[in-house]
Amino acid sequence: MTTRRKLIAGNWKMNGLKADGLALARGIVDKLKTAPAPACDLLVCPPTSLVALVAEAVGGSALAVGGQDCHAKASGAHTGDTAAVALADLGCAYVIVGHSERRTDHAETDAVVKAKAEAALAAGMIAIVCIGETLAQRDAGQTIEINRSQLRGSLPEGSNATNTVIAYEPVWAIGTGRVATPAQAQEVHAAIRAELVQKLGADTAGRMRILYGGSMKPDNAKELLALPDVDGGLIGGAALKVADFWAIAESC
Ligand SMILES: O=C[C@H](O)COP(=O)(O)O
Repeated sequence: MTTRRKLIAGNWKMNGLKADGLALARGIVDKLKTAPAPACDLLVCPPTSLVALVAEAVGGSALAVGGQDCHAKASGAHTGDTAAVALADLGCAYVIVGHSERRTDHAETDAVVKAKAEAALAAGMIAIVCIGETLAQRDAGQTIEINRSQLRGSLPEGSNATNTVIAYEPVWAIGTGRVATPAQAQEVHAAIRAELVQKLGADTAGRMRILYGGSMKPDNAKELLALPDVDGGLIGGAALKVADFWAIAESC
């Protein structure tokens, strides 16, 4: 029997101004105060511009805050970047690293993602390490090998079930409305867990959370979250509406 507590994480991406971020954060906190608690951990990852504001708004509640990226170095001449320790200082408990949009837009390699994840761990945060295949790779029959290889290359040294979460996000499902079928999701999640067994041992692998991301919505969340190796969701579009985010959390 699994002891993994599910995590529902909202990735707001580059969306929202102060009023939007506050309304969203306060809306979720209000739900936590007034509705039965969902059977999962809850996290929101606002854009860096809103992290301080949102962290203050959720303070003292069960809603955790995370960053969407961090630099691998703790400080220095890196204009425009954000140190992991600075996110932690603002109240972040998590940081996403290696999202496919970062891998594509900023040419982030597995080695870069690994270094960022290590910076997150050094700052005392939980790293959410993202991996996932493109449609071309899936069509070429490379799905499992691509995910194994990204995982091997991106997993931080010192990784354990407490400080690391894996997010499987098939690139073709992100923001497209085309969600992985339960069979597709379970196949890859099981392969990821098998790779974690090789790398970290069965006990750690059995306790490490593996999230699914890619067009998870209230109407498909229950089926995906019921899969044996799916331990939560990394939600994009649906995390921008309190009702949708909450409905997904209630599906746990
Ligand atoms: O980080 C979140 C994922 O990229 C999923 O985004 P989406 O739910 O809009 O498809």
